[in-house]
Amino acid sequence: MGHPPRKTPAGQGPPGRRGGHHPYGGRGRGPAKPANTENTMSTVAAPPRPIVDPAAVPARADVMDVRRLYSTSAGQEPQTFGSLGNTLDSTLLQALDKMGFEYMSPVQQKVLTQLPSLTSDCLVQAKTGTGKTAAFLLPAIQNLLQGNAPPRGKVGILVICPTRELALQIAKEADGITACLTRKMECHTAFGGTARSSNLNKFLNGNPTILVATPGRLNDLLGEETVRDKFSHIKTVVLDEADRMLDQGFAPDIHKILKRIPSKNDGWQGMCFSATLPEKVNDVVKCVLYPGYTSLSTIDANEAPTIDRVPQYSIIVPSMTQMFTTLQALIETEYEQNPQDFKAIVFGTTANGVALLYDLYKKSLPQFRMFELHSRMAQNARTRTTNEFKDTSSGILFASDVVGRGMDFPNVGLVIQLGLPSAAEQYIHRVGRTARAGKDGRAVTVLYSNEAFFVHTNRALPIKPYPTDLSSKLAQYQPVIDKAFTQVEEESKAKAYQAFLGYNKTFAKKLQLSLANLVAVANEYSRTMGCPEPPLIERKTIGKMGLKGVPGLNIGSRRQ
Ligand SMILES: Nc1ncnc2c1ncn2[C@@H]1O[C@H](COP(=O)(O)OP(=O)(O)OP(=O)(O)O)[C@@H](O)[C@H]1O
Repeated sequence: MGHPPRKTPAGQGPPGRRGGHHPYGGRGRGPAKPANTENTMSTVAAPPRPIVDPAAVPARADVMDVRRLYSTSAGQEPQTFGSLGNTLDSTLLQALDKMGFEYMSPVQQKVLTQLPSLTSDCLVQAKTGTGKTAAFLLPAIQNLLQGNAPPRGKVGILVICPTRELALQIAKEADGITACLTRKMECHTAFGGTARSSNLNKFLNGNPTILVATPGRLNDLLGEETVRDKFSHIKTVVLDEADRMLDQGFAPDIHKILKRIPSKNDGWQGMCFSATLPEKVNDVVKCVLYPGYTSLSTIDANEAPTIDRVPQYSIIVPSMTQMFTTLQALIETEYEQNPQDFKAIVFGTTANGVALLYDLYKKSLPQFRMFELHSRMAQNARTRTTNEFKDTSSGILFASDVVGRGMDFPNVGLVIQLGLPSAAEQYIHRVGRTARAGKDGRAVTVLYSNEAFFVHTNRALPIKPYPTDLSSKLAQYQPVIDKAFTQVEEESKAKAYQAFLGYNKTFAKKLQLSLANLVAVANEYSRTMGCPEPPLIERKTIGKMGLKGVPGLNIGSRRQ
């Protein structure tokens, strides 16, 4: 860690080549169409680039260096995008060069050189932060450029992903990749939390060729015939974070979406990408992939699914009363070890729990720039914070899983998880917010003793005990935490308490806690927050949580 400020990517890209005569200005076969300068998304600015021989430039920690993703000892050699002159349009190569993408990452190389054709159905697994976004965008866009473009205003590529933040990020990368086409290719987004009517109008009145959407809003918009009509010439459907898109939470929406767009028999390409593809995904991918689809993976069967360069540690806290002081001590310790450009993400288990952590630590760690990001925030605040944390060189983001998958915050050197990850996949994706695109990073998970089973039951994860003993520091931080809690609103504590109960109730069996003991632990948590008695919970909420009749709860209304 301790990266100096981001510098310009080193090296020169592939030699520029001339574009041709397809609708978007590349060299495909479609008829040329008038230039359209309208584009709803911002384009990625091209950084100034030094004219130097890339081979002469040693790998620097501050430069996105995907060459570090290759195991040269295993005979894997990085290739430049420039070597793909026969596969990718010159305008795409030009744009990649501007983006600072010189060498293909392993997953990009696999997809672009090993797929039977760029339009083949595929299931692709590669570690977090290794460039999967470009790996699915490039073949899909290239296909449109080589004579398969839909008519103007019709969607050719549909990317479905789990969160709004990720949708914006993917759209931005699509804009970067298409930036050098002589005729702009519009990329639109559709996600909840924004006004439906303006989203709909923008989509209907624009000429979207690419749409990046979250399932709920997309399904909602597809209820309109005029929207469905836009999909009549769909060429590619991508499920990013495919295992998440096909899990119980999202699958119903995905199935409805698939019923509302042209049938798979119409011949569109299906692409499923993720860093985690548990076995059970194979049963469900057939809704977007034909049998005989190509499976590609850059992860060896016996290899840990996380980035090798990330040392992973756990701290098991014997009592709930020590959780907050331990986190304080951990952040201070990590900062002392890597003070330069200290940029970290702390994941909590629930949105209200994360809000509490933010409220607390902004008081107890005033020396850091603090950020919060979770689903209880308004969409514009979420988007603003996402952009600010992408841009900042240092600071601490307290986050829930809205940014657990896919999000690319440059130069995060440390990921902390506080509390039980809901599954190994969730753990892996959160750890993947660090050490992206060849950078270094560290990951520490802080668990309460009943949560320690997570480490023992996930032996494939290389988690070791944290090397520094923090227990001697806790007494010193207790008064700091106690004082900070006096400045945190009671409502924030009450919401965090209720969320804690709700989340841990789901895992009560695994935690080996009876419901009475679960409430006792939650009450200990509330005492640690300085609550004189457990926060009130409404009777009907207790019923909904399945905690009716459990001793230790304080029943009543918090509303005055
Ligand atoms: N060939 C490349 N050269 C340089 N940088 C790259 C290259 N490909 C991708 N990147 C950069 O690497 C970072 C990670 O890429 P991306 O977000 O696509 O990873 P991912 O594999 O989709 O991660 P996750 O599994 O977390 O979704 C981004 O900042 C991206 O711009």
